[in-house]
Amino acid sequence: MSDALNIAPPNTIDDAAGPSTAPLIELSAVSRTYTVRKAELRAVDRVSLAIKPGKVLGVVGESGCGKTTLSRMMLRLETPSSGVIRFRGTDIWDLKKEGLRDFHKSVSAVFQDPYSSLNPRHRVEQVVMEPVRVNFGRKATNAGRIGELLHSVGLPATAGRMYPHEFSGGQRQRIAIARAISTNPELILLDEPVSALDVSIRAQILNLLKDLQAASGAAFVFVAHDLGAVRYMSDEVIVMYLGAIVERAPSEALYVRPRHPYTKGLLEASLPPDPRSPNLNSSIEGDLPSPINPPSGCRFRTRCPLAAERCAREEPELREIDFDHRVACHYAG
Ligand SMILES: Nc1ncnc2c1ncn2[C@@H]1O[C@H](COP(=O)(O)OP(=O)(O)OP(=O)(O)O)[C@@H](O)[C@H]1O
Repeated sequence: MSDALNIAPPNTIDDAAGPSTAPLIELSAVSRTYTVRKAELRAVDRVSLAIKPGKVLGVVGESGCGKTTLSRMMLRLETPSSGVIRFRGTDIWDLKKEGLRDFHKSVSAVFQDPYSSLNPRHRVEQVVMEPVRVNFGRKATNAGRIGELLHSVGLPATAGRMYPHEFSGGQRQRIAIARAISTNPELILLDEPVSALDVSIRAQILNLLKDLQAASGAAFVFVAHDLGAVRYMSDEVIVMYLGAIVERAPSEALYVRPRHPYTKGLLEASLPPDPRSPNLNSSIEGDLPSPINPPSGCRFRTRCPLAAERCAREEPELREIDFDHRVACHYAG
């Protein structure tokens, strides 16, 4: 059972952690649609979740299931088509001036590709200090702080005078992480932070992230294809399929006893753990349906071994099947 990360739907009774710990970020029925060739594509579909301070939420699912759109909305880079995202209780789209500045220094991100996410014309010291400069002004960017940040991600102080292209992929991701922690954020969104890296250095970066998370007490949203990495990092995990959460549970419960047929398929496909073959599809029949024209009823039914007539008619709700363990399937369990 997770003791403090509560991703119960909003307006429900709090979990065993008690009501004292308010969520840091809370999403209530958040959707995002795009218009593609005059058709509506629902990239994220009525997602509700809440993350408490200091907790790590893992997000898994096949390519195209809405993970990136979800994290971009939490970063305020993308507007929800409907639903509300609250950060410390305030709708992030109601934030103005001071509140917005506070949001930008409290929420940061690390993206997949450290090659394109770092400005090649800036020295590393400018790159890592950019959020500090933007939020606190140039005077706050002192050499001591730069050295401290570089040290905390395992880079020498001399790295500050160099340019991003002078570093390997793993080192560049360390630079991106230093930038992400530079304002001491309370929430860091990590979107596939190790998938572009050589397998040999992924573990080092994961260990670094784990240590930084424990030391800083920041909450993380950890988005990844790699189920092993998500298990290692997360307190709680959500599994997404065609834009919606189909299962969410404390990490151990999800991995030891997955309940949704899709989660089971993902886990089977990832065993034995082999980071060189992260193809999540192999044990799940068929292709991902188009999000423009998703199946009626249960969105997973066209690929599901348990599918029955009811599944085409009725959309399963995300219901609690074990304590803190929710699944959107008529027949799970
Ligand atoms: N700006 C956009 N315009 C149109 N469709 C979009 C846009 N952004 C995302 N989509 C679509 O929304 C769906 C969800 O995409 P998203 O990138 O969030 O998924 P993902 O799970 O992060 O995938 P990946 O693991 O490949 O990054 C996909 O079908 C994608 O094509």
